[in-house]
Amino acid sequence: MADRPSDVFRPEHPTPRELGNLLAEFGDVRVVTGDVTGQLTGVTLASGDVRPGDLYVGIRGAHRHGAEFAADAVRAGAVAVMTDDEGAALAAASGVPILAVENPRARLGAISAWVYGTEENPAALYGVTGTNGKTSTVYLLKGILTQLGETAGLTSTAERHIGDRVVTSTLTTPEATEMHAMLARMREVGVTSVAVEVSAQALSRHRVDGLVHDVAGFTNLSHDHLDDYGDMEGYFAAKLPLFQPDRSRRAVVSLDSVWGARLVREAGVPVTTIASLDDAEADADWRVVVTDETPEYTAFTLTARDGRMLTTSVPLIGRHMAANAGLALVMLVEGGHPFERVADVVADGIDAYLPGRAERVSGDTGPTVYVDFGHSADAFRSTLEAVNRLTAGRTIMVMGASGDRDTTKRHEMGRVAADGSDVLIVTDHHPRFEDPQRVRSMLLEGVVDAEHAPDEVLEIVPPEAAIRAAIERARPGDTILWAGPGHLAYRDIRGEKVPFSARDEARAALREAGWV
Ligand SMILES: CC(=O)N[C@H]1[C@@H](OP(=O)(O)OP(=O)(O)OC[C@H]2O[C@@H](n3ccc(=O)[nH]c3=O)[C@H](O)[C@@H]2O)O[C@H](CO)[C@@H](O)[C@@H]1O[C@H](C)C(=O)N[C@@H](C)C(=O)N[C@H](CCC(=O)O)C(=O)O
Ligand SMILES: Nc1ncnc2c1ncn2[C@@H]1O[C@H](COP(=O)(O)OP(=O)(O)OP(=O)(O)O)[C@@H](O)[C@H]1O
Repeated sequence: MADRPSDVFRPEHPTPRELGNLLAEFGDVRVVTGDVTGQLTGVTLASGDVRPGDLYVGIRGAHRHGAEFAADAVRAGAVAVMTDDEGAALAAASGVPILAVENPRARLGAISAWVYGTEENPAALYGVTGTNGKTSTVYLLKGILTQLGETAGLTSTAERHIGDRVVTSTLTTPEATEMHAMLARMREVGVTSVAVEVSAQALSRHRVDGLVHDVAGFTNLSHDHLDDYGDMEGYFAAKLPLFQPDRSRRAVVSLDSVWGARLVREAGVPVTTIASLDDAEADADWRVVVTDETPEYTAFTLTARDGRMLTTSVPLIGRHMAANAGLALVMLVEGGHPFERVADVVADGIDAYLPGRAERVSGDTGPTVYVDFGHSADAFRSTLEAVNRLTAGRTIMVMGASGDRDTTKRHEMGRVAADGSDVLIVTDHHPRFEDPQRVRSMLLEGVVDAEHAPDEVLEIVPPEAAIRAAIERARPGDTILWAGPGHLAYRDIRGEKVPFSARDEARAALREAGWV
């Protein structure tokens, strides 16, 4: 698979902006060279994404300086380049006006909002952050918004949606240039509300600058991304800015992880709380209580402190998915949707399809097989709890971990996987540039430290063989949980995105075993 940027949404009828007005609007932007007279119709920081009329912004990245690609950008139609002093020298020969600003990335949100005019008539924005459950919650938000009769947009790790149009995502949260272009396109087609997945990296890297969410939601915080943030304090500090007045108006915070209570204390906007775990529930404004669990759905009640109550279900397994749905529902109520109306439209269940989140890929006969995106100990724990409650036979887990990502979480992932499964198959996921044997060894060290020893622990590569070994061992009544690959259509092997779909692979293996 080519490593090219996925499609991005752009407005089809942008209102041109005078380049000269950009200088009037942003006093810290200086002209380095050129006659600042043209008109802008877009802005991007990726040379491969340039459209005629764009401002190309060259930023220093981890590997290259974007200004190195200024000539490519101009060939593709960029009418001006904005960069820093280092970039101005690199872009000097590009032949278009060159503007400089001290930290272009930090100005991208405001400049993109100005270019695309996204502050005018904005859609309602519902931003969701946390370690696990962001993608699920934005899909559930979009589902409920659609049931409420709205034209909803969505941006997530998996996909970006404008109504029925869908593109595949590369980043969880797009760069600010792409984000504002997408919002402008959404406005053109009449989108009224947008569910936005906000990663910690997006907050740290200015990707959601220029957005003020009507409601911000927090799912939970647990060990992940410590390669980026050092420790949990640093990780929490990266999430906190979403809950300040320049980024949101109000918030709904889940108390299911201990960091929720801390967030309530440190948020700078009014907060409503929700909980789905017994020990967290006492202090919450809203409670989620699971009333029925099947392999097809989880039914639950959502009850407010003042007695308002609704009953609904999600077409997904687990208390954690009911928690995500509860969060989505309360965010919509906080966003101004009358509770009675929300309760009414979801009375027969929430209508949403979540690609690769505990997605059932098996048919009516044979073992049940779920493909999941869980890649942290907490995600494993939540999904395994659900699977074990629903499984009469054995729980067979297939799992791996990402190479070149937070190595410190692997031990706990291995431990939790062993504690929750009867058969555990450790395989490869995205090795990236790391030795996959080393990744598996670190997971297996955790397996050894588990309180519960699975009947069988196997190390099987490649993943195509691992899922077949799981299916070979499974009988009707057993459940196979393949955690990690989720919706993805590739594996990252030494920088190359090799086509691979766990969902297709699992279906093929079930067919070969005669189960479908
Ligand atoms: C570590 C990190 O965040 N890297 C991001 C960064 O890449 P980089 O710094 O290596 O960029 P670079 O290759 O040095 O290039 C510098 C600049 O030149 C531009 N360029 C480069 C080459 C070229 O031919 N033309 C061109 O214009 C690039 O667009 C960039 O603006 O800028 C790129 C362009 O926007 C991003 O794609 C890339 O995200 C990578 C893929 C990434 O993995 N990011 C992760 C850490 C991330 O952000 N993850 C979170 C979610 C995590 C989660 O929830 O689990 C996310 O929000 O996705
Ligand atoms: N509320 C939750 N609590 C714990 N685990 C959860 C919760 N919601 C989802 N999960 C688990 O986390 C996995 C990832 O879910 P989801 O994609 O919704 O989270 P995310 O926050 O978007 O993750 P990422 O940042 O990696 O995109 C799921 O497949 C499931 O295993």
